Amino acid sequence: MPEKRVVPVIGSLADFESKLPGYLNSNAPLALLLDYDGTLVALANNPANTLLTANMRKLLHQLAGHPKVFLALISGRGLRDVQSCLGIQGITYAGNHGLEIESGDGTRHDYALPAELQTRYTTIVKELTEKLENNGAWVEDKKVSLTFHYRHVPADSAEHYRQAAKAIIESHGFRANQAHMAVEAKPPVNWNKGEAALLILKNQFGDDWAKNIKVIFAGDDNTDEDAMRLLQGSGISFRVSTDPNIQTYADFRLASQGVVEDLLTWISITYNQ
Ligand SMILES: O=P(O)(O)OC[C@H]1O[C@H](O[C@H]2O[C@H](CO)[C@@H](O)[C@H](O)[C@H]2O)[C@H](O)[C@@H](O)[C@@H]1O
Repeated sequence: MPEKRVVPVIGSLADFESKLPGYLNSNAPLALLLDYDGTLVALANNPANTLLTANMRKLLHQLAGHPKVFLALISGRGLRDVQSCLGIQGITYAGNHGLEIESGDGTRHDYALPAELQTRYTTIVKELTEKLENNGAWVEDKKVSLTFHYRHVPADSAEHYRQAAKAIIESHGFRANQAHMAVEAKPPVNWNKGEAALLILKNQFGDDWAKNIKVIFAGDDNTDEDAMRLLQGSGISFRVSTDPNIQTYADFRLASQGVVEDLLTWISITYNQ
């Protein structure tokens, strides 16, 4: 079983080639799997306010159109939400932590939640809304998973809201995942961003994908660790974090969200030379 540990940090464009010499070359197909919030965009005060910089947008469009690069976004947001945030056609998107996947040709894979879990989910939304949606806290209902946001409650109440939300979610048997100023409720099923990543790779490149392609994954959050864990040994993962002591399943830490732009630049330079 792989274990989380502190990993080497990458802080600049030059670091990629010096720490991963020869990992990428323009002949080998690349699957580039990316998280959205905190990875492609800096965290914002509200999910509606994230901003993809012009250069990031340009790089992503370039890479999405490259014949040797396969691009997929794997997000905790709802599928339609993350598709509209990025707005690139013809690539694969996974929303709700991989519970809903749509490939570039429109093929869908939806994890079928048993009716009983769907009922419990509805109860959690209702209870969180009635008891805790106040003082700036709010529930983002994504239909199969939710995010309880407490970023805007007074600082001295944040811990209370966090604990209370976690207790409600767990009392209904759902998983409460700590996110950035938020608690995410995920159904207790064996499906996550890691399983979604493996399915996407298998569908695109076949069972032997690990022998035939290079894989890069980048993410900044706890739910991204599921992909980092399952991709260990078959690809290279990057955990975005300013915390030098963070323990991760990734191969490298990216020193800040800004370094993701360097990652995409490194890939773009390699595949366009
Ligand atoms: O998997 P991701 O693409 O990283 O999505 C994770 C969650 O991101 C969003 O919430 C977070 O970002 C917001 C905008 O920056 C921020 O305001 C919030 O505090 C963060 O927790 C999104 O709203 C969630 O639904 C996603 O699960």
